[in-house]
Amino acid sequence: MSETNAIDAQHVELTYADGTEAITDLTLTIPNGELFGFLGANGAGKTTTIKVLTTLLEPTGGTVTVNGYDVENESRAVRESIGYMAQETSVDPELTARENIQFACEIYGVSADDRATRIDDLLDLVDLADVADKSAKGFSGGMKKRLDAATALVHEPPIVFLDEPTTGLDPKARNRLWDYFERINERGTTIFLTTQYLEEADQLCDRIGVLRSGEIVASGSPTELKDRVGGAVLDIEIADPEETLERARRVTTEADVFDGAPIETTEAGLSIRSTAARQQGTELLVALMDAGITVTGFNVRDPTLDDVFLAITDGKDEGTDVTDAGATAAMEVTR
Ligand SMILES: Nc1ncnc2c1ncn2[C@@H]1O[C@H](COP(=O)(O)OP(=O)(O)OP(=O)(O)O)[C@@H](O)[C@H]1O
Repeated sequence: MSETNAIDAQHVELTYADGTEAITDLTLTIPNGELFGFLGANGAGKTTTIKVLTTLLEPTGGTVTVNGYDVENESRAVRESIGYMAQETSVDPELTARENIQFACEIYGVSADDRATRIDDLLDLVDLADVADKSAKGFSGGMKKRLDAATALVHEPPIVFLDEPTTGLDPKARNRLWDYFERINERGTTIFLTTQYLEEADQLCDRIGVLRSGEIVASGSPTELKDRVGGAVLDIEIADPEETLERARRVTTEADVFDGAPIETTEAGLSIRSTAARQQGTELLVALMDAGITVTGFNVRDPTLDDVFLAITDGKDEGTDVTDAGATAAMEVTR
């Protein structure tokens, strides 16, 4: 077993039989105990990556070890040492919560002596103890997801893969799952999570990797990534935007107080991301007012992960420090 890394992937490639290059050059190191978030637009290669890491697909290039085992030559050992919660739940609705976990214990070969305690412990952990003997048929989507996550943990794997675990859940159910993921992470379990909710990654993850076209293009803690997109975001709302927006944009370009930062138009006005947004924002306000444009809203805020994601997936961040070298540097900072 590797002493330091739960996952070590070096220059991984996965080309499907039809020639689709889903992963082109993926290098990723995840230390034990980390809660890692994997983000990417549809088709970026997230599910393909999870399938490689969980031995469901053999990489066509590069090397991967999970818990110190090679995914190609020691696939059985990898499988025995991981938990995997797929996008579709594997809960059997005809069984009770307890029976579902019991069944998972049998599949994973949990010894009969350990089973009863393990099942009670997991039911407690995911707050299903009071419905343990009820059939899963009547469970809400959130309860089924929690039960599914519990079944992925019966053999106490040091790492668990969660593929979009909260998609389709309401905010309350999502929050409960977040609590639960934090709890299992606090027990020392490494978590590899894919999600399409940036807020989820922001709240939960120690570190995030952003995937684009089968390569990691940015990596770091949520704060580092937000800092990296540069400064702050200035949102300006103007009266009568349909009539005035183009002129406001022209005035902003001519005022040139943000060193050529891109100006985005929104429904209500303009949005500018710049390191100078806090200091120079009022200068722009004056320029707009001098031009006879009525400003109805003016707000400087920190970038969100949405801004990060937008910058990266638009390719605007290319050529700065979001290359592999930048990503590695950021990883070192967070350890
Ligand atoms: N079995 C397959 N054969 C050929 N191409 C595939 C196969 N599965 C996925 N792909 C392609 O590989 C690329 C990556 O797909 P993948 O499903 O890994 O992306 P993803 O990031 O998980 O997307 P999503 O968020 O939509 O699930 C896409 O271009 C997809 O069309």
